[in-house]
Amino acid sequence: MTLEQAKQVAAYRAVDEFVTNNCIFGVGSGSTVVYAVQRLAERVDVENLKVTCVPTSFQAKQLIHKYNLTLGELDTHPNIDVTIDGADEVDSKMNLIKGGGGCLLQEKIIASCSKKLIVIADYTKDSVTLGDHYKKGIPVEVIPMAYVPIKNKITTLFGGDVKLRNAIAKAGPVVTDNGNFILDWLFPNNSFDWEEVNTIIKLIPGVVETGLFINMCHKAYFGQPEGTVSERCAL
Ligand SMILES: O=C(CO)[C@H](O)[C@H](O)COP(=O)(O)O
Repeated sequence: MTLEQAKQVAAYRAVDEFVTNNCIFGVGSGSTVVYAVQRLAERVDVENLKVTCVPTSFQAKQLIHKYNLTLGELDTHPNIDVTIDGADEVDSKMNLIKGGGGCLLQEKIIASCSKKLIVIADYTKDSVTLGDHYKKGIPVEVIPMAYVPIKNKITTLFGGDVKLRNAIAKAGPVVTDNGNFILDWLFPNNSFDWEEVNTIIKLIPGVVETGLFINMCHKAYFGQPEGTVSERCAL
């Protein structure tokens, strides 16, 4: 089974277990979420479900349009029943690193408005401690004019290295859906209290959001190499 198939089985399982008729559904971002939207579209079609989809990014909005799903927004649907989203890493306490795809701000806003945040991922995202597998660091979305002082403050406070994320098909930095930059903090060890770290980084002026999702995730599904799906629930 390929990694893509592992993502798909996790996504299908989550959509089958959590999407119900008349629900308000938060659509996450990334490559695994594509499978969740495909499954949702199948179910809407076959079961004639009524589901309103609130996107977490421009990518998610495009997926909603592509599959002819009903688009909602926080102005009209501020209370979301369930959001299904990917993650870059999930630890044993259900702390998440998100933002590998640069959509962490809207993802966290939508998750904070959701009764349940469900994560879908392949087996490589399943870790005991953050940083065990994901080596690209913790994304931090920042106001562009402040990226250098924020970079310096994070390394002074916690050590490690901070890199401005560069775009691939464009010269210069990644610019988020919100017009901001992304810093990736390569933390020096994995013995941090992540809740405390999240609070301290968020208080630096110019920081918009971090990719640390603490006490937000209700359940995670991991597609396994042999085609099964393992689950982890929040305590
Ligand atoms: O947080 C995210 C984007 O900001 C994604 O959910 C995360 O990067 C996982 O992506 P993928 O499903 O492609 O592995």
